[in-house]
Amino acid sequence: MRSIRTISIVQCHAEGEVGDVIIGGVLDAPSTCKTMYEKLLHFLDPQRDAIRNLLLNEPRGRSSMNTNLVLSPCNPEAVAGFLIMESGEWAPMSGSNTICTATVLLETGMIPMHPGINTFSLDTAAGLVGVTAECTRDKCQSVELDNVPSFVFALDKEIDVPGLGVIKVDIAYGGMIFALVDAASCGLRIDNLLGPKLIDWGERIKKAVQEQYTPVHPENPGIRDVSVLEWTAPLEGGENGDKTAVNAVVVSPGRFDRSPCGTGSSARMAVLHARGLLKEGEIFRHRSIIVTEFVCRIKGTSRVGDFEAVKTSIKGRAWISGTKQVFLDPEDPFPEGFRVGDQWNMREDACLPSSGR
Ligand SMILES: O=C(O)[C@H]1NCC[C@@H]1O
Repeated sequence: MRSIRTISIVQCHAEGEVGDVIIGGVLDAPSTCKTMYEKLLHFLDPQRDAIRNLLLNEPRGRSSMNTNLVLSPCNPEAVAGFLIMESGEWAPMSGSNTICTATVLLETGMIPMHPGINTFSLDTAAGLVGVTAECTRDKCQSVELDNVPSFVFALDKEIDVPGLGVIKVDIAYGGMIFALVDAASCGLRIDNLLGPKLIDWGERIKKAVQEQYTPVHPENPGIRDVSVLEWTAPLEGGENGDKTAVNAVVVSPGRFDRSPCGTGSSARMAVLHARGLLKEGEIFRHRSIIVTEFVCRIKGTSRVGDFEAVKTSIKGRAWISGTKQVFLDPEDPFPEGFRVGDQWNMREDACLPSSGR
């Protein structure tokens, strides 16, 4: 066996969405990086971005997975930092990946875990994220994260989508920038049977939004452009007065998030709050295409630049599913892997954020 790279990984999923965690084999960014966003830019360099391709492309990866890179934090309040590799980008923040990373850090002993409530903060490229983990002696039962402030860029924005006509979308930030579209407004419903159409239309709408509207985060202009599309369904009343909704998030290059999507849940709560449909403190149960659930809440309000923002929490569960060591034979003809049209939407490049993040 020969290898010019050895990367140690703990495999994990949060409510169905894979969020593997690298625990060894990748050097931290240089200390000249003063924020996690600067570390993200360091890894975006084409030479270092090869690692994202190596891990997420076939034959080592697949279209529906993410990998997290644990690094030292830049903010001294955090116990660890991490960066999120998705197939389409280095995401500034991700709910399912935070839940996976927190669970792996606790269950592997990288962060001490004691029975009961464990609280700490993690540093991300989008900012500091608070974690409240409920643990037994040997298992992290759930992770509630306090997400970065979320806000609405635009409600009911009319987007002309070639072949589909004018479609109304909401644009909101929840750690990533989303275009949210009511599935019924396009004559669709959130249903696995409609998977190919939801993916195809979702990517086409996302591309049209990218061409017609450029949202820019007021505090970090590097975070710009819609990179994720969220099909929404109306709110329903649940037991105990809780509010529930199903969603299907289309992640580039064109596949469903298997979890209810944490950043998408925060973006949806920002929209619901702006429309007067969700109040501070109300429980919002957000369900995925595979009917897993995040329990979400608006915990307060704040401001981001000129935008009114909501502080949201997302609670979900993650399970470690294995460990692996990834190798790269020096003669492997695919050091950055490959993508094939049966599993990957090959129009992917059209749907990446223009910043190339
Ligand atoms: O939970 C989330 O925020 C996400 N899951 C995969 C894609 C998004 O980053």
